[in-house]
Amino acid sequence: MDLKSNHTAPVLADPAPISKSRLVASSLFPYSSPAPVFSPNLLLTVPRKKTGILDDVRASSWLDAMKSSSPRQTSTRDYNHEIVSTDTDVAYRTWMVKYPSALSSFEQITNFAKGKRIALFLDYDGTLSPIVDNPDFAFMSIDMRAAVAKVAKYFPTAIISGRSRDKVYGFVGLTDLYYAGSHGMDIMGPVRESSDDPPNCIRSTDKQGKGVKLFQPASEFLPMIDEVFNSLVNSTKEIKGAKVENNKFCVSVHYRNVDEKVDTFLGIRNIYLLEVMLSGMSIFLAYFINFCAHSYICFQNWKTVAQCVHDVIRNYPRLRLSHGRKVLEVRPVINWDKGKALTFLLESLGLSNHDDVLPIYVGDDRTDEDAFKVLREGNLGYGILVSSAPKESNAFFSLRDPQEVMEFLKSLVNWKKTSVL
Ligand SMILES: O=P(O)(O)OC[C@H]1O[C@H](O[C@H]2O[C@H](CO)[C@@H](O)[C@H](O)[C@H]2O)[C@H](O)[C@@H](O)[C@@H]1O
Repeated sequence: MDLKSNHTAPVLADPAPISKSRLVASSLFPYSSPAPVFSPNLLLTVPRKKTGILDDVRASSWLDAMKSSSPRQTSTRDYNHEIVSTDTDVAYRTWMVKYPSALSSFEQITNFAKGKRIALFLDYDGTLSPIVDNPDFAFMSIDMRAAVAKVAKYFPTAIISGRSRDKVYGFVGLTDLYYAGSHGMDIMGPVRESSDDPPNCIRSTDKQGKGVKLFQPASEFLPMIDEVFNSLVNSTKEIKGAKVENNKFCVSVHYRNVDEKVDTFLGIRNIYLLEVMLSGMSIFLAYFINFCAHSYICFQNWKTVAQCVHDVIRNYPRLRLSHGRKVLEVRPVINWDKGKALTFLLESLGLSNHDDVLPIYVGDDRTDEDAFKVLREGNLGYGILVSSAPKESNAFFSLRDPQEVMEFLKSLVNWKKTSVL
């Protein structure tokens, strides 16, 4: 099959159209609307025209999106881990009126959860592990792993990550959980004999020999993703700090460690110029060397990263681009995201269409918004945004950082233990 062609291919359709009219804050209570039903028989075709790819890297929206893709710190911690108040803390507190802390609203959440079965969905990077410069070192703490293990004993729990499923499993390393990698395009979920399997779903066994369902709606894109990964590795190899990560059904191009832009006439190159001049070379030669250094370093910034990605994916109309935290994500254009993965997992767990189920999704990134939206618009459950900076979200509540996520998970366990007693 020619994966670069525009030929249409069957993929799963949107589980159910969601009525916008339900999007009112008061609809949170009570959760009376039925959950969207996942229908395995729905098929649609991949759009011929790609969406989401910016036509011109020079367009300011491209760089603006890159700049805004990682929240700035609103407060700093001193060496005693005390919060040092800043002006932006005021902005954060104002923002929290709209997105109250899930910790201070814990009683409200658990009051609503009484008599209901909670299902937990957790993002990985920035939610369970702190954001770090090197994506290969984004380990979760021992305490966090213990908290996740405990919470999974009391509530069905799934991790939904942009990483490949194997990689996120490698980080979390817990067996009692369900895992969805590649932004939900690679799901290993439980088997329910009573439900029909959608196309692209195969039955398999997990590492413990337990029967599982493997759902990979973008499986036909594997060769294309590998090809694009290799091209991106090649085209970005000269860019200092750029890193390309293969997440199986999508590719991440990281620019966290790339200079945003280079100040061309100040700083290190002028010192270099001075050294050259002092060493007795002609002024002409010194300027020439400075010009070369400047030209080279100038091409080592975010815009260059954007240009490389653009130049590669322009040849693949069936791929699109999305933005994460200092990362450009290249993914298939199929109608599938973390929100669809959440719906799929609820269905697989036998938890959709039940008034006594309360799904809670905790995540920090733009791709998590798809899941927040499913919960909010379907009037199904709570989205909790992890952010230390104010930003618009479809979540209902907020938590500042992974530390607070851990406190929230522990509180859920304590609440469950005491409510059982
Ligand atoms: O859905 P997630 O589990 O949140 O994964 C989203 C991306 O997370 C990772 O990148 C982010 O975290 C890195 C480690 O802290 C950080 O260096 C990077 O700047 C962040 O964007 C992961 O490496 C990506 O592949 C995921 O798509």
